[in-house]
Amino acid sequence: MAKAICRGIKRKGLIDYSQVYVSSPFIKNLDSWKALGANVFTNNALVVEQSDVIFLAVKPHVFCQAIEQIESNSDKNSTKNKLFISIIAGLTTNNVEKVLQSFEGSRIVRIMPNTPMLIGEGCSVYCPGSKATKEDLDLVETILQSTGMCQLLPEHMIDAVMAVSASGPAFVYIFIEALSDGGVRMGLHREMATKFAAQMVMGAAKMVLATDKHMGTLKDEVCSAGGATIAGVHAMEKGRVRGAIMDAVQAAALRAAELNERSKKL
Ligand SMILES: NC(=O)C1=CN([C@@H]2O[C@H](COP(=O)(O)OP(=O)(O)OC[C@H]3O[C@@H](n4cnc5c(N)ncnc54)[C@H](O)[C@@H]3O)[C@@H](O)[C@H]2O)C=CC1
Ligand SMILES: O=C(O)[C@@H]1CCC=N1
Repeated sequence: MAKAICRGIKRKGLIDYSQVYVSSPFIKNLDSWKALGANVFTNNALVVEQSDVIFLAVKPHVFCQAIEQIESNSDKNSTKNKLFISIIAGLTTNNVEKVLQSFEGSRIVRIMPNTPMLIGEGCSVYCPGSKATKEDLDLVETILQSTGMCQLLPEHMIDAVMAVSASGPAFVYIFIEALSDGGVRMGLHREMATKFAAQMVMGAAKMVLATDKHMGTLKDEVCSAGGATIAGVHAMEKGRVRGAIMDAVQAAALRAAELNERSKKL
């Protein structure tokens, strides 16, 4: 996800990779960053020392451990007055602030990005921590806008948005794969079936965004009386596809809240 954000920003020319500092204890994960021209380290403290804005882009269960490593490897002055942008699913700004309390003057902004940022088609939201300034929010908005659409939201909505826009790509890939499978089942070659399925999903999504029409109306416009599409819609409804998708969104959002609860106990 960190790379998708960075590449998205780079595409718009807001940064050069020489200004980017990345760390991971796993050297192999740094190879691709190095190839891009970023400065790479295995010690998180070195990145914090040399940066004004730090993206927290680790999995929720390693977050505390990563911060402890910074605390024990840096002096107080080098971690002062930094802006931390957390992309960690589930973790509230309050929880992140508690973990970062030894970093004097630190400000937090929580964002929820998604992987299509990589190609400039991102959909992200952000909310401020208790000490974030207007300048911090402006900076975050500039960064996120360079990678697609973005919106400031109250924090209590972030988990639900995450389930739709950040987990959502996985749900949609499954849908595209299933469409492609259906095409192959009916005799299309895989490559062609996938290309048509993906282009169609993009077009349908643009119709939803570009017209003021309700999805039900757009669907009705495709379904001829007694025709082919309504036969397919009937099969989908028998498969309880709507309920399954709603269940998926609910499960993802509830899991995010669970990750926050678990991180409090770490
Ligand atoms: N993948 C996605 O679509 C999205 C992910 N997120 C959030 O982004 C965060 C990262 O997820 P991904 O990028 O998918 O995972 P990832 O596994 O691709 O990246 C995590 C990175 O953390 C590094 N890492 C592991 N331990 C570390 C440590 N102690 N210190 C520094 N770096 C360490 C790993 O080398 C790896 O490169 C998660 O918190 C996730 O909730 C948020 C929105 C969307
Ligand atoms: O699966 C996850 O936990 C992260 C959050 C949203 C997308 N990936």
